[in-house]
This record gives sequence, structure tokens and C-alpha cells, in this order.
Amino acid sequence: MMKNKPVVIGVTGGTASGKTTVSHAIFDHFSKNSVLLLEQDSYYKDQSKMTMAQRRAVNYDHPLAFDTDRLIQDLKKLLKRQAIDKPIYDYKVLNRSAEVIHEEPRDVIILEGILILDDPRLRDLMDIKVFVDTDDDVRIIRRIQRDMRERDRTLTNIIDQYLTTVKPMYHQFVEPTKRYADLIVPDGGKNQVAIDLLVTKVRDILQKKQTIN
Ligand SMILES: Nc1ncnc2c1ncn2[C@@H]1O[C@H](COP(=O)(O)OP(=O)(O)O)[C@@H](O)[C@H]1O
Ligand SMILES: O=c1ccn([C@@H]2O[C@H](COP(=O)(O)O)[C@@H](O)[C@H]2O)c(=O)[nH]1
Repeated sequence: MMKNKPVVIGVTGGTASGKTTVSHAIFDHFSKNSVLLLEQDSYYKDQSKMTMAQRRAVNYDHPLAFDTDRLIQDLKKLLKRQAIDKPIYDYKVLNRSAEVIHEEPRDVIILEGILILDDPRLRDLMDIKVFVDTDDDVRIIRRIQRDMRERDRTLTNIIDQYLTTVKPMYHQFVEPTKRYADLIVPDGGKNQVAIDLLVTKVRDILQKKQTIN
């Protein structure tokens, strides 16, 4: 019997708004084999041919930093129930790793990233679009804590990057995509009502797809 098209949920918002936390909260409501988490960050362009100094100078908050064609190609494959080889991004060396993760198609795909609603081709593949809305001051505090702890960054480096690219790009490219969202979630992963609503909606879509076939 032909399998149904998977449900695609897009989760966006500024850096450190809580996208990953929300995505994991949704993920936890389903069995591991039925949900796939796809991070836009995995699709940063290959920078193997660049020096470390050149990598440090990249604007990682601009749509052109991503290999969006590959992301779209992979998402389309998953929608056709085909497996993909997902790239891995390493924030410490500012480049894609030489390895990939083999991912099997799943019933639910959660696509998470700062600029997933910027490209209409990606938007068109989503069933539900979510914007996690967190105040800028809270996000920069969280980013400082996280990037020092997990991404090998210094305070000076984080502040400099935030002021030169992260903040202006957020206002130019990320925040304007809020208009495309079906649901705006304040308070991210701690917003249990929003998480419950999303889980209910995904279950509803899955059930309808099963009934139709
Ligand atoms: N509601 C919250 N309250 C407190 N800390 C949070 C909350 N949501 C996320 N965080 C923390 O903030 C950091 C960034 O959250 P994350 O979900 O990774 O954001 P994003 O994926 O949008 O960059 C993480 O260290 C996470 O644990
Ligand atoms: O090499 C890199 C690649 C990305 N970034 C920053 O990451 C965030 C997006 O990730 P979130 O988990 O949504 O915060 C983006 O703002 C980039 O600036 C980086 O610093 N270095």
C-alpha cells in the first residue's frame, strides 16, 4: 500500500529564541520512528576551501550562507518517502563535517532554522509554519551562554558578531517572515499550550491523511 505524504512542520524564529527546544518538545510526543528533525544549520554551505579567517568573516545570518537547493532537494526526497544523507555542521570549525547522517523518511518532519520561511519554495512544502517569538534581550543572553558553553566562542566574539550581522540580519530577513507563520509562539519551549496545540494538530493531519487513503 502507498504511504501518505509526511507532515512538514516549519519552526523558525531568531537565534536562541527556542526553536530547538520547541522542536524537541513536539518530537517527544511521538514515537522516535515517526518524527525526523531537520535543522537548517546542517545545510550551511561547504566551506572546506576557505581559510579559518575567511570562515570567521562569513555572514551566517544571510540567506546566501545556506545551501538551500540541497535542503529543498532533501525535503522533497523525504516527501517522496526516500532516505537522505543529511550533512552535519560543526560550529567549532565553522564548516560541514566530512560525514553525513543517513536519515530514513518519517511520517512527521520538523524543519527548524532561522531562515526557513524566507524561501517561498520551502514555505510551499510546509503544512504548519511556526514562529517562536522571544525578546531580543533574552535571546542575546541565551546566545552568549550557549555559544560560550557549546560553540567554543568568546564573549567579545559573540557580541561583535551579534552587532555586525546577527541583529541586522534578524531585522532584515528573519523577523519579516513572521507574517507567513500560522502560529506565533511566545515563550518558546516553555509554552505548553502552544506545544499541545501543535501536537494535536499534527495528529489530526496524520489521521486525516490515513482516512483519505
Ligand atoms: N523558555 C526557556 N527558558 C529558559 N531557557 C531556554 C528556554 N528556551 C530555550 N532556552 C535555552 O536557550 C538556549 C537557546 O535555546 P534553543 O532552543 O537552542 O534556541 P534556538 O534553537 O532558537 O537557537 C538553550 O540553551 C536553551 O536551553
Ligand atoms: O559557523 C556558524 C554558523 C552559524 N552561526 C550562528 O548560528 C545561528 C543559527 O543557529 P541558532 O541555533 O538558530 O542560534 C545564526 O544566528 C548564526 O549566526 C555561527 O555563529 N557560526
